[in-house]
Amino acid sequence: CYGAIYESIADLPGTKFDFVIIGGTGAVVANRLTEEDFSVLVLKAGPSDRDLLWNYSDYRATLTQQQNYHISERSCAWGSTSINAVIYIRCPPEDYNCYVNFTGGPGWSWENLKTYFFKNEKWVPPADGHNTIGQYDPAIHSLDGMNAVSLQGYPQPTDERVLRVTSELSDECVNILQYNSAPHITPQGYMQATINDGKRNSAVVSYLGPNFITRASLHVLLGAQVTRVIQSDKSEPSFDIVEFSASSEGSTWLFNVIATKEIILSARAIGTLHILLNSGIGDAVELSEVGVQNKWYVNDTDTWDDIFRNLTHQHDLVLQWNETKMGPLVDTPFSHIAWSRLPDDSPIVERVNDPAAGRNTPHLELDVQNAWSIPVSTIPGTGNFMSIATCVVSAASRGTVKLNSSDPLDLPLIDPANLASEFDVSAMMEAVKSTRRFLSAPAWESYVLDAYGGLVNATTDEILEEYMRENVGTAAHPVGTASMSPKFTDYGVVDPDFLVKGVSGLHVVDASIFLGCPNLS
Ligand SMILES: Cc1cc2nc3c(=O)[nH]c(=O)nc-3n(C[C@H](O)[C@H](O)[C@H](O)COP(=O)(O)OP(=O)(O)OC[C@H]3O[C@@H](n4cnc5c(N)ncnc54)[C@H](O)[C@@H]3O)c2cc1C
Repeated sequence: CYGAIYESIADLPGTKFDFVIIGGTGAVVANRLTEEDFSVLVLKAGPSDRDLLWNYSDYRATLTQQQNYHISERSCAWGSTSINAVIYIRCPPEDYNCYVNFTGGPGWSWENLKTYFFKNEKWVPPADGHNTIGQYDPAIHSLDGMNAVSLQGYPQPTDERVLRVTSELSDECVNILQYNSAPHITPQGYMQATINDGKRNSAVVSYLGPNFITRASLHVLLGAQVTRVIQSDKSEPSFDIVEFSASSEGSTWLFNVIATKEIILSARAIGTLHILLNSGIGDAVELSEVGVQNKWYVNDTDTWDDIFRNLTHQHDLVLQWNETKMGPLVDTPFSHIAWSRLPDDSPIVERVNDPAAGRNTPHLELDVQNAWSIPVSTIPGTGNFMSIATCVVSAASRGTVKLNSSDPLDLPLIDPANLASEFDVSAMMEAVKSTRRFLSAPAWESYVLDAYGGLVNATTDEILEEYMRENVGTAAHPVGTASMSPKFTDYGVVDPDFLVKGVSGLHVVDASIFLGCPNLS
């Protein structure tokens, strides 16, 4: 019995709740509040995630307008833990410590947050039960939190080669056990993922699981897309009504519910800002990680490409997964992850402000996949591939999110401003070059064949930049649209305790609140 999850507005047991939470990842807060017996309604735009491999019908804001910067207009997915690649990464301590220094909120320090990492995390064995000694450090993980974290449950043929590179190119690659510990620089290790027993552990699955959803005070309405928050008394800056659209009797209608204590926004960097703007609150910038998927042909048929191409094979694997929770679908094709920084003496670091929070915070991330890249773009009809996603994780470019029209159901206009800054261009160039050095190690001899597409001809910096602009994407991690700032200041959107400034009754608890350090403007 999954208790109070409603698919129809008609089943909702009333219109007044102590707290109304907007967005599925507010599940964490919903769980904690109903421990205290407050009544809580979670409005979730998508359907239930339970027992799904990928919840692709979860709400996605897909309208992306990339202005200037010589990058063509394209669209992409922007959320959520129900559709993401389940990779589990803590930020480097310097990022959190920067939040303390900037906002004056002591709760954000790495030392303080460690308690919450442990409270959140429940380390579980991988799906195939293989021996994980030497693949992670148990001392920095917790066994009794809420959200499952695990290692790969279906090893990839590239694993052994990736590890060999760490000894063959020891100056460039270090294999460390303490991936997800502090500090956080130049480590590389086995991918850790939010997977339990071969299944995705989204925030909803962990925090609104069968043990919690039966709480009498907890209610979840699926298919409810929030449009605005409203003041019942226009003379007070206090928000207490949530307007949302939902289907009833074959048509879509707007409905209202009332939060007698608080409204909590958890609709992510795009959704949260969209709702705030539709409600007449603020304007803000967005900052985002930026990525390029680089692909190579490989001399091996044991890659995921056939899974992507062959529907019959896909069907068989889904059957295997449904029946046994084993096989390749217990994982994504990502196997290893690595971080690095541009050298201190690189011309760009000397010329511009370093956008990273400190010298132990990476600029670059490399993700190894035994396949054509995911999220899957159109895969060629033949060939087997290995991909390395190169990401600038300390991006200097700042984009925008704006209302497209006065219709709150219209998707917003998003301009991620990928590669708009000189720093991001140099950093991405270094990232792509580092993949070439990585693949020049003897471990890849006779395995990696040619590069795919424009990467083959990118022999000069000029052509490489063209290739990057043709292939760059957002890497799907937008943050900072409702960023934190110190209490009692007139800039920023929320204070370090998540309260929206200048109004009452409204908190934001999602990735919107993060900020770029040390470029804090
Ligand atoms: C394809 C992809 C792969 C990714 N891979 C990874 C990864 O491997 N590891 C990682 O750490 N991160 C990954 N990310 C990023 C990660 O998923 C996000 O950073 C994270 O989910 C943000 O959390 P959040 O709480 O801000 O919002 P979300 O997790 O996006 O939750 C927001 C919720 O609000 C709902 N919502 C939005 N608008 C409305 C509305 N108007 N009304 C009602 N509900 C609404 C959404 O349906 C969603 O349930 C990936 C993202 C994508 C798109």
